[in-house]
Amino acid sequence: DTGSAAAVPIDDVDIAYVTPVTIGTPPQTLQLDFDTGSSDLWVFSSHTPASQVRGQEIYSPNKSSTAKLLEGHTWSITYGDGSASRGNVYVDNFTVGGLSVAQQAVQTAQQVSSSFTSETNIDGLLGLGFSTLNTVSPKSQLTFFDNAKASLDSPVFTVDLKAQAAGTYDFGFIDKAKYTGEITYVPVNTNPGYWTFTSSGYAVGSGSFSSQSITGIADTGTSLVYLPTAIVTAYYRQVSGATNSRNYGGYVFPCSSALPTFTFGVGDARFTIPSSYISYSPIAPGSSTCFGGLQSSSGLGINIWGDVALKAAFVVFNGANPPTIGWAKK
Ligand SMILES: COc1ccc(CN)cc1O
Repeated sequence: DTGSAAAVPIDDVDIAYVTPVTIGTPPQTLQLDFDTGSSDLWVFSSHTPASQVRGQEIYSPNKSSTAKLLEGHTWSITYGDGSASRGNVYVDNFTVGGLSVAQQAVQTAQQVSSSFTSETNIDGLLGLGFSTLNTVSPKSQLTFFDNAKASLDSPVFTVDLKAQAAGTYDFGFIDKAKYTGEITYVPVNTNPGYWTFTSSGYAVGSGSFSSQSITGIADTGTSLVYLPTAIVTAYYRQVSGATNSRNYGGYVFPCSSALPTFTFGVGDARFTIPSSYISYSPIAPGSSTCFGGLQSSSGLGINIWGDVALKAAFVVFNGANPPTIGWAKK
C-alpha cells in the first residue's frame, strides 16, 4: 500500500500545515496537523465543549457505525509551547490519502487549551513520532504510521513542505520527482521518541562552514528552527538592528534589514534556508519589526529543526529497523 496527501499552510507565514483525513463510517473529513514531534492522534470532537470550539471540524463517534469506545482509556498531552489537550479514546476506520487503517486509535478531546481553540484551521494533530511517546493510559496506542507500516510497500513516510504552497506527505514510497540529487541518510536516536539526528554543522550566509555536531529533532509540528545560542547569535550578528527581545520572546529585527541565508549540514550534504524563510513574520500585522525564523533553543533543552528548515528540503522518515532519516535538495 501507499498513500499521498497534501500539506497545506494554514496562514500566510506557514505557522503550521494541515492534511485532510477521513474518520469513520460514513467518512468524516478533518484537517489535521501532522506532527513528527509527538505521537498522539487527537481530534476536536463531539466531546469538546462548545465554548472551546471556534469553527473547527469535529469528529462525532456516535455518527460512525464503525466507532468503538476504548473503555477506561484516557489521554493528556502538553506540548513544548505550553498548549495542551486531553480526553477519551475511540478506535475507528482512518484514511490518509488513500491509505486506510481499520482500527486506528482516535483520541477525542474533552478539553483543549486556548491556543488550540484560537487555531481555527487545525482540527487536531496526527502524531508521527515514535509510539513510545503516546500518552493514552492504561494502554498506550500506536501511531497511524506504526499501524500502517506493515502494509506499506516500504516502511517510510516522506515530508515535502513548501513556503506558501501545498506540499505533500507520502506514505510507503519515495517519489523521485520530489527531490534532486542524492538522499543523505543519517542515524536516528529514538530516545525518548523523537526523530533525533545529528547535523554536521552550519554556515551563516556566504561565511565559512563550521563543522560541529548539532543534535536535534526533525519536527513538522514546530514552525521555527531552534538552535544553540552561540549559533543563533552568530547569525543575528549579521543582521543590522537585530536584538534578542524579552518582550517578543526572541530575536527580532527591522523587517527592512537584509538577512543572510542559513546553511546546515547533514553528513557531507549542505542545505540552505533562504533568507525569506528566516524573515518569519511581523511581530504584529503591519509592524516594521520582524520576528526571526531562527531562534535560540536555550530555554527548550532540545534543538528543533522545524518547518522553516524542513521547507528547504525533501525529508525521508525511514521507519525500518533501525530507523534513519534522509535529507535531499529539491
Ligand atoms: C497550538 O498549536 C499547536 C501546538 C502544538 C503543536 C505540536 N508541536 C502543534 C500545534 O499546531
